[in-house]
Amino acid sequence: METSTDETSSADRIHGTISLSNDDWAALTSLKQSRSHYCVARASHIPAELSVSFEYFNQGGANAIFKIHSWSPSAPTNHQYFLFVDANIEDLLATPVRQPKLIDKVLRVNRGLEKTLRSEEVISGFYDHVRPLFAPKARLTTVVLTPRAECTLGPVSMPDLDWRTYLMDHQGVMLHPKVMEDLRSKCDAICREDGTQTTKPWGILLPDLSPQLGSSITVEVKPKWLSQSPTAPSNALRCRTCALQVAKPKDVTKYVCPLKLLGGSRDVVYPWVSGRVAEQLGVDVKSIGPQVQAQATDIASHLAKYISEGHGRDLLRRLEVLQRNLDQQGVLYRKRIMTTSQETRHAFDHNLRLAMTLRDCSLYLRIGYNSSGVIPGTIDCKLGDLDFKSADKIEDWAIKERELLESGAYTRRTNDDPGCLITGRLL
Ligand SMILES: O=P(O)(O)O[C@@H]1[C@@H](OP(=O)(O)O)[C@H](OP(=O)(O)O)[C@H](O)[C@H](OP(=O)(O)O)[C@H]1OP(=O)(O)O
Ligand SMILES: Nc1ncnc2c1ncn2[C@@H]1O[C@H](COP(=O)(O)OP(=O)(O)OP(=O)(O)O)[C@@H](O)[C@H]1O
Repeated sequence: METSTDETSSADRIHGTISLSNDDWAALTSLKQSRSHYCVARASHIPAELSVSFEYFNQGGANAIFKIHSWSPSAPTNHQYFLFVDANIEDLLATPVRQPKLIDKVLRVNRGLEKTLRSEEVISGFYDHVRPLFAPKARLTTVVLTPRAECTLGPVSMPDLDWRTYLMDHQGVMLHPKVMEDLRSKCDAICREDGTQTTKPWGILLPDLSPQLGSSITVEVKPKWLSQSPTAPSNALRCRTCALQVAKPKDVTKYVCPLKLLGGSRDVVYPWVSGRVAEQLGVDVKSIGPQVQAQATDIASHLAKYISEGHGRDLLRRLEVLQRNLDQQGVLYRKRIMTTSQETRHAFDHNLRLAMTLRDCSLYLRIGYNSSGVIPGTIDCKLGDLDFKSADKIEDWAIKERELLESGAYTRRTNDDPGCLITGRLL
């Protein structure tokens, strides 16, 4: 096949490849990876079967998510179609990506808000700093206190287990202005560019863990703080996440204490999981017929088992060990290490940012079902939203921890207790 893309082409055409301009190649090298994807508008002479369209799916505080659909002859004629190109930077070869490789992925695009990371920063942070933590025998350089309360660096080795397959692969994709125009027209939350941008925008292709109506559901778990804050008072009635929930309650009906998720038995985890399953099935479990009721119970019970006894538990435990080792003193200790070596100060900040990243990620659990209940062996489990936190947030974290301590959020009794595992043990 011989093709070229609108507005990106130079005169040269190579058999089976797409010709990109020198500008495009220069921009594609900015990701510092040997291969990247480029998404462009489909030129009329490119076979329609290679093209895809986007559908808005969801958004968070920083990003918007789009589903990718394959070309269909029956789609409305006003549908905009796009082409993904696989750009091999070393050989300067660009080839169209076939649809099947795309339709099980979502496109995540930064909304362009202040203090949030661009997609290319998320990708490099993920591959350079976050993913290596999940490799077998990963070695951390942690900040530890000597018996004389001095700070020093000490190595910690993780167990010989490889958890990298449980992380979402992050495939960088450079987005042509026409693609951005299409995405913005589908999601107002993406900011308009102010014309000062000198770089091309990037997005990230991630595995699509969204549920399929009638055949699978997806439960999202935010692990948050899986062990107590190092600066929590010794008489704390609750964990760091529950303390914040007392201070600033969010989504009371959906809240669960992270320590319960980590260490709770299937019965402890079940009520929370069951609530999420009912939400997903779009039913009030009490008012539905026995068949759907049995289906919902079966799904919730499988997921609760996976979280409390299966790989879900092991993955949460790995996260807990990482969070605890990467942040042994707590953010408030930072002002006390100002006189230590630059290496120690750097390690302290770097590890704290990693610990906070691992506290704010999301575990996606998707499970397949049919009319008889769960289809065995169909749980997909992936950790996502592993965006390496910026150093700009360190001061905010210190302010938050001080507020929790000063407001008594860890220690005061309240009628709106979020159900912390620690409170339960103390009663
Ligand atoms: O402060 P927290 O623990 O409430 O966590 C924030 C999250 O709140 P939630 O998980 O809903 O409680 C918050 O999530 P939402 O936007 O509320 O969904 C963000 O993830 C925020 O991180 P960032 O500012 O986007 O880097 C998170 O801020 P960081 O503390 O991780 O910087
Ligand atoms: N790979 C995925 N598969 C399925 N759904 C996804 C995927 N990534 C994101 N989503 C959905 O989109 C929502 C928002 O995505 P995401 O958490 O990446 O946004 P964010 O802006 O980083 O969120 P935050 O507010 O935590 O910063 C998620 O809660 C989830 O429902």
